[in-house]
Amino acid sequence: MRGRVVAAHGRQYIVETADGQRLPCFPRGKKSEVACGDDVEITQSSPDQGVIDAILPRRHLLYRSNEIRQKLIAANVDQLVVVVACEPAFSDDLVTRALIAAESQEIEVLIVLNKCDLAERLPAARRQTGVFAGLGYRVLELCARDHAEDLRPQLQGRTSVLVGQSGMGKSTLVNALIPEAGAATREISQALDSGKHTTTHATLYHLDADSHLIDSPGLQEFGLGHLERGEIEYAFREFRPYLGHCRFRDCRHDREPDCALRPAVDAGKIEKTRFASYRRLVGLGAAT
Ligand SMILES: Nc1nc2c(ncn2[C@@H]2O[C@H](COP(=O)(O)OP(=O)(O)OP(=O)(O)O)[C@@H](O)[C@H]2O)c(=O)[nH]1
Ligand SMILES: [Zn+2]
Repeated sequence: MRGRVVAAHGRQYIVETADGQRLPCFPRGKKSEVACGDDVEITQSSPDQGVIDAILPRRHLLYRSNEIRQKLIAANVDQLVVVVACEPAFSDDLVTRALIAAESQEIEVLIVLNKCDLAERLPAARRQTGVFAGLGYRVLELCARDHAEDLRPQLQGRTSVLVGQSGMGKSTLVNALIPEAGAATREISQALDSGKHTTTHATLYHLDADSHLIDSPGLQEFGLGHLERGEIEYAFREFRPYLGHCRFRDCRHDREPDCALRPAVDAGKIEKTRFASYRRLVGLGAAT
């Protein structure tokens, strides 16, 4: 039987089959590499349990990693929606990391600036999102509390994954767009027998027949240990015109002579905050 993973919680999954039936499933074997959004082949082992035999080929896989392990965020997504807000302050570095992960998988990006009703906080937040808008990323300003619907057209016809630091208003958005989300989450918690009501699992919701939204757990870190330096460089889209023009082919853009990138940073063509993120990601210290 084939199905799609609509909830992932540790090594437990809920698989939805073509007829809409939902079945708690475990992966075969010890190492679980299944992600929310995966299309899978399953065998029903009992009336209320199944086994995931295989993962069907993925279009995209969004993941993060630290030194120790990888965390799959979602599979088969077309779009990453990064939720930030006017308050509390958000981390540019975390946004950049999410964008790098998306770029490396050629997943489209939408940045949502939430809580735009907080007028006095808006200019500062806009300065932050302006850097990303200047790089060509789409930025949608909204107020999730009163106008969450503004996001819906952007989700049409795609599978999107929603990420954001805690407190940015991700739950407010999801609950407004999918009124049954709360009930669905409780049902999933029960089915997975996790007992407690946590947001640690990723959940896929259907907006309509071909629009889906994956809500993933809050992000406090976004490690990119799985990417090579070359991939990271390339994922900084504003670096691309300069890559390949340094004197040394393996230039790290640190203090090498005749680096093509450093002058662009000094001339303000590359934002200092972005270059600082690059340095952190590739393990160089603070810029000198
Ligand atoms: N002023 C204002 N507050 C909002 C808006 N959207 C959400 N909030 C508030 O921001 C706070 C955080 O919202 P949540 O939706 O719980 O945030 P979250 O990103 O899901 O946070 P976690 O549950 O910690 O992951 C709540 O107090 C919301 O009421 C908005 O558009 N404007
Ligand atoms: Zn260089």
